[in-house]
Order: sequence, then structure tokens, then C-alpha cells
Amino acid sequence: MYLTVSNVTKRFGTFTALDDVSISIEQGEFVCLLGPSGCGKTTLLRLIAGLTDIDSGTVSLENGVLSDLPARKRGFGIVFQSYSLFPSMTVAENIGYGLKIRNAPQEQITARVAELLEIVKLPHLADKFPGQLSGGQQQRIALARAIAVDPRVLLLDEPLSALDAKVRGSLRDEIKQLQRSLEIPTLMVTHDQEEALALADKIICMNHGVVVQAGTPEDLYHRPATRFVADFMGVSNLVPTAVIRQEMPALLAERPDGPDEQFDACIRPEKIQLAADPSGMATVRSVGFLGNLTRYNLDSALGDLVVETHGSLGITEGQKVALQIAPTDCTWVVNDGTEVSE
Ligand SMILES: Nc1ncnc2c1ncn2[C@@H]1O[C@H](COP(=O)(O)OP(=O)(O)OP(=O)(O)O)[C@@H](O)[C@H]1O
Repeated sequence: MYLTVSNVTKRFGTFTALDDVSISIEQGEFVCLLGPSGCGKTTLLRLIAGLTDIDSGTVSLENGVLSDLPARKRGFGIVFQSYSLFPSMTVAENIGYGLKIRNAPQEQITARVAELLEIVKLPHLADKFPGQLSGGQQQRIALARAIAVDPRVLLLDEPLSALDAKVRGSLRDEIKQLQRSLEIPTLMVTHDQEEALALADKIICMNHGVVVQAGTPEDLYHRPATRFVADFMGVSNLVPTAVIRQEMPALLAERPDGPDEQFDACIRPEKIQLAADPSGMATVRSVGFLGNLTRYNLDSALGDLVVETHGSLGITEGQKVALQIAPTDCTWVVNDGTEVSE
């Protein structure tokens, strides 16, 4: 383990923002902290950065405990959501700032700034001021400033969320490439599951100040542990055990032991096969064209279901359909009471 957070608790007054949280980041790994607003992601990032005090627990880097080290001595690079460049400094001065306060010689600073401007593909903006740049350009410069000092860890707090969709997508790809080529261990906070799936080697999914599940994007998408994770990772069909027992008992094959209320079946929309069938168990309520996908909303004996297919099946609203689901495509998740979001 490179960076380790062990049993960290943080309270604001009587409110517990983080409750006994433990996470780790390996050398060179890209980790996303994912969860809904207010779940404690930013608080965790700030604790790691040294910007907020810890009530109990430790933060360690390569076995050295960091908890008492002030933020500026941790050697971390940080990029925040809002553009946090120094407005009265040029782009070059912003990028060189960290080296300057470490008393690096001017020619070294100049060379490093030029190198970073090339890396973030903005060499022509060296003499501009932040106010003269677009949001995407400012975040690129903030990234360059954060990596200028060869940080031991890169901390990114929703760096893309203030950007429009197109810029966000391209900068996301650039951050990934940059992180891969520099191999800087990176922790990024996001509430966007698509962003986490696209970027992360490991996703740490949080809710109400606790870690609910940590694993690869594939783990969280295909093998969510709870209803909350299944719902947060995308559209899911979550069906109570009792309903499965009655309507499709073959799907029970892989269910863990436990009372019916304990586990629900999670079936991804792309895992359900549809066929027009006048005696089928489901009726098509609506059909949506999503470009590369077609989405079918069904009323069925399993409840409301969403099914997605590549291309169109030629099935229309009001038609009866038969459903085919393989037991291995049915994941069993702990029923934590989460309501499925619309
Ligand atoms: N300084 C503070 N004083 C009191 N409460 C705080 C403070 N900072 C955070 N909180 C509370 O702690 C909880 C977690 O906040 P945090 O900013 O870590 O959430 P988040 O998951 O990053 O959410 P978002 O995505 O909205 O930024 C929230 O309920 C917030 O109101």
C-alpha cells in the first residue's frame, strides 16, 4: 500500500461526516471516491491533504504517519472544482509557483513550466492571466500547477464538474492519459458514476460517511454488494427474492443463503433477452430510442423492468413479450432499503 487511511472518523459538532473509514491507494493507481452529495468525499480528500483535522484514525504514506504533517509539507498536488488559480499571476507564474516557493533556480522553473505547458497542450497561453482563459483551459493549468512539483499523490476534487459536457469528456481522457504516463497515485472525488467507470483503476463508493464498497469498475458495475451501489452505478432492475421465487425460480440458483428479505436480485438492463410472445409475462409500456441503444420499459410479473438492446427488436408499445434471463446474469445484492431512483 502506498497511501493508507485507517479507521478515520470526523465529526462536525454532533454530525458524523466520516465514520471509521479505511481506504488505500497503490503506487501509480487511479482511485475514484464516488458517492452522492454530502456523503463525505470532499471531507476525506481534505483530511488526506492535511486541510482538515482528523478526530481519530491515521493517514500514512509508505508507512510514515502523516497525520501531524501540515498540508504544505505533504508533497501532494491538489486540483479543486472551482478554478483556484492565482488571478494576478500569469499562467507561467501559476504553474511555476510551487517550484518558486521551494527556491528552485529560475532557469529550472522556466524549463519545467515550458514542459508542463506542452504536456497540457497550452504552450501559447504562458503569458495570459487566468481571467482570460476558458474553464477547461483553467483546469488544465491547475493540473499543470499541481504536477509541477512532482507530487507524491495527486488529489482531484471534482475537477471536471464545472465544465460543459464536451470539454469535460475530452479533459477526462487527457487526465487519464497524463496519470498513466506519469504514474502519479491519484485520488479523485466525483459524484458522476460514468466518470468513475471511465477513469478509475479502483472505485470507492461511499454513502452517509462510510465506505459501502471498494473494487474495480467491473466489480462495482457487475457485482454490486448492495441495492445502494447497484442503483448508484446505473439503471438496475432490483427484484425481491419472494417475487423471483414465485415467477422465475431458476434464477435462485446462485442466491446466497439467508432470509428472503436479505437479498434482492439485480439484473442489468442489457442482460434481459426479449422476444415478442402473446403469452409472455411482460407488456411493453414504452420504447425509447437512445441512439446506439433502444430502451424498453416493461410492466412484468417481476415488477417494472428496464431492458436495453443494441439496435431495435421491432417490438412496439403495448406488445406482450417473453423474458429470458440467465441465472449467472442475476447478481444478488444486500437489501439495504435503498429506493431505486427514477
Ligand atoms: N466545515 C464543516 N462544518 C460542518 N459540516 C460540514 C463541514 N464540512 C462538511 N460538512 C458536512 O459534512 C458532510 C459531508 O460533506 P462533504 O463536503 O465531505 O460531502 P461530499 O460528499 O463531498 O459532497 P459534495 O459532492 O456535495 O461536495 C455534509 O453533510 C456537510 O454538510
